[in-house]
Formats: sequence, C-alpha cells, structure tokens
Amino acid sequence: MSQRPLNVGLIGGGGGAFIVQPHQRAIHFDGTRRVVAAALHPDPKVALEEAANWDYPITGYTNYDEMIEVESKKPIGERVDYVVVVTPNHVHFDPSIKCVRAGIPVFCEKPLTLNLDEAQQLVDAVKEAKIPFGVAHTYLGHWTSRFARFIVTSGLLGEVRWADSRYLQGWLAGRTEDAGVAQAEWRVDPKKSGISCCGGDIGTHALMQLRYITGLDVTKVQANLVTFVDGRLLDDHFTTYCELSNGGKALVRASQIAIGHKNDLGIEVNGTKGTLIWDQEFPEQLKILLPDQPDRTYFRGAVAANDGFLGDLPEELMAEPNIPAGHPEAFHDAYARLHRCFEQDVRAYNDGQPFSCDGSKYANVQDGLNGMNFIQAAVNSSANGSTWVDL
Ligand SMILES: NC(=O)C1=CN([C@@H]2O[C@H](COP(=O)(O)OP(=O)(O)OC[C@H]3O[C@@H](n4cnc5c(N)ncnc54)[C@H](OP(=O)(O)O)[C@@H]3O)[C@@H](O)[C@H]2O)C=CC1
Ligand SMILES: O=C1CO[C@H](CO)[C@@H](O)[C@@H]1O
Repeated sequence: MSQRPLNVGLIGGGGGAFIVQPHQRAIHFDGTRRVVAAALHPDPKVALEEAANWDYPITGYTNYDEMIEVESKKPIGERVDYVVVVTPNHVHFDPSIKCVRAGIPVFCEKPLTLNLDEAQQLVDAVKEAKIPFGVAHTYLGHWTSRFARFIVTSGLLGEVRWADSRYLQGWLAGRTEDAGVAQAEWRVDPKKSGISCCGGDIGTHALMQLRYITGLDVTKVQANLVTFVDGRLLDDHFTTYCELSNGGKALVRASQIAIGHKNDLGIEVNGTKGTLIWDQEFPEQLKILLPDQPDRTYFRGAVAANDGFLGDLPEELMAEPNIPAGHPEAFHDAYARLHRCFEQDVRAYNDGQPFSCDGSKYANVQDGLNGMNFIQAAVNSSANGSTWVDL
C-alpha cells in the first residue's frame, strides 16, 4: 500500500549554497519524500524571496525559529516530518537542538557542531527526546561502503592491523577565501568553522569511513596540524596517527592543499588475511588483495556469494535498492540511500514504533560527537608537540 510522502524542511540553502542541492535531489529521489518548507537564508527578506522563487512550491519562513514554532504545532501528516540542516558549522547546533526539543527529527550536516560541548548537549537532548537524528556523512551511503563494512566486520580480512583513511583536496591550496568563494570564506573562519578547518571539514569524513568500514574506534591520537597558506588561523593540512580499539594502528589524514586532488576520499585496510582498497571517486568498485591469489575487483551489482572469498552475503545488503551493474551510481545515489534509511526511522518514530538509528545505515548523533571528540583530541595533541591524547 502506498504511503504519503514525508514532508521535509530545509534549514539553510539559499543564495547559491552548495550542499542543499544534492540533498534536495536525494530527498526527491524515491518519490517518498519531498521538500515542503524552508528557512533558506539568515536574512529574513532573502529567505522569503528565495522560497518564493524555489524551483517547486514550498512554504518559506523568515527564519528557522519561526519554521520550528509553526511546524511543530501542526499535526503529523501536515507538519514537516524531518528537517535537513545545511547551514555552515556554526549554525548546526542551535536549529538542531531546537528541532529535537520540539519533537522534529533532524538530518544534520557534518561536522556535528562547532565544539565538543555543543555536541554533548545534542547527544543528551536526542537521548531524552528519543528521536531519530542523522549526520550527513555522505560516503557511508555508497553500496560499496556497506559491502566493505560487511567484508571487514565479518572477519574476511582477519584481524585489522593497519588502516590508512584519507581525504585529499586541493581547492584551498591558494587564498580561495579572497576570491569571493563563500564556501571557502566561512570554512577558514574559526567562528564559523570551529577549531579545525581541514580536520573538521573533511578529516571527520575520513574518520567516519574508517570507523564505519572497520567497526573499530580510535582510542588514542597523535596529530600534526599544519597551516600552509599564509594568513589563515586554522589548519589546511591534517595528519593523525591513531590507535584502534582492537590494538591495530591507523592513519587518518586530510589535506586541502593537495593540488590536483578533488574529493580523494579513500581507505585501505590491511588485515591478517588480506587487504581492502576503496576509493570514493570510483565508488562502483572495491578491491581485495589476498596472498598468492590474483587481485580481485568487485563491482556493485555484480557480486555473487560463495566465490572462493566471500561466503554467504547478508540478505539486507543484497536487497538494498540499486540499479544493474554498469549503470554507475555515485554521490547523489549515496545521499539518497542515507535519506531512504533515515525515512524508515522517521516513519517508525511517527507511528510510535521502535526505530534503530544505530549507525549501521547512516551516521547518528553519537557518531557526530565521536567526530568532534576526535577533532578536539587532534587539536590538543598538535598544540602539545604531537603527544598522544586519549579519546
Ligand atoms: N556531507 C558532505 O558531503 C558535505 C557537507 N557539507 C557541509 O554542509 C554545510 C554547508 O556547507 P555548504 O553547502 O558548502 O555551505 P554554503 O555556504 O554553500 O551554504 C550554506 C548556506 O546556509 C546559509 N545560512 C547561514 N546561516 C543561516 C541561517 N541562520 N539560516 C538559514 N540559512 C543560513 C548561508 O547563507 P549565507 O551565505 O548568506 O551565510 C548559505 O546559503 C557545512 O556544514 C558543510 O560542512 C558541505 C559540502 C559537502
Ligand atoms: O564534506 C564535504 C565533502 O565535499 C565537499 C567538497 O565537495 C567538502 O569540501 C565538504 O565540506
């Protein structure tokens, strides 16, 4: 039986903003969710104008306080079922905690907040409200990320000894912030970005990918944060050496000055029985290297159980909606998969049923806190001569 589409509200996203676009495409991807309302801009007049000129009809609000107040008073079915927070980092905490307290589920962009204290408050509020809360670590949404997680956590590579998780970009190698690029301006500003630029912006993705695929946590970190570009107050190059919860070791590293690298997020995991290699710029593939065997490349959509390396495959993984192999999936599909999974939890929440929000399908608020804890520990370590800092 078909169900009504869920109503989604946007916080942020006007005036040529970036990440709102992939989100709103992902929201509409399955026809089971739609954007109906938005507080698009900090300037109330612009917020209303932008909403009136949106590509399809939505209700515009002057600001998110008004949207939360009005929407939370409506009955379920008429109000927004969840909101997506796509503002810069310094405007994540306030709208998110207000939505949570008003009983509106939140799908928030990363990094979760500006600082650790805000992140902890958000975790406490979500626990108290017992409400779905997702964090937009986009790349968990690739089918191959799910597949990689199955391979590593089911022990097919043996015990994890070493992992190298990286996110390399080159777009801040010069003073991009002086060239009228809004996305660069706020990212290098500590008041809007937080205590780390590179680490917070993309190092948190590398950390999340490592934790998701291996199922392991970082327990200790030794970090070296560098600011290569003159005049910046925050790091643009971020390197950490980590201890993992199973005793293994890892590099979690990120750079915004690596000229030529676009969104080079990737991970290599070396276990006692084999190696896994995954790159988000080639998200249809996953490589497995085994001793004394030809290297294997698995392609999404063309993976078969019991092939001499894989055993039985989880039904849930194989049932995940996707298109036939060779019709490439990418960034938008990953975002859509996250929204699709979040939708399930929101529907259960609306019906007063249990929902999982357990981090197995999208990052949750606890993962967001973990990311903030990692960034704080890395900043502390780097400021103290790269000493070991416990998480
Ligand atoms: N998961 C992923 O893959 C990605 C995540 N991100 C994250 O998404 C967030 C947004 O990044 P990005 O899209 O690049 O940033 P943009 O600067 O492109 O967009 C942010 C928008 O939010 C608006 N805004 C600021 N304050 C408010 C407010 N109080 N109410 C309503 N709107 C407001 C901004 O307006 P104005 O410009 O006038 O301030 C701007 O239009 C960041 O947290 C970033 O880390 C970004 C890219 C990819
Ligand atoms: O999270 C992110 C991933 O993609 C972006 C680039 O397209 C980043 O810069 C961003 O903040």
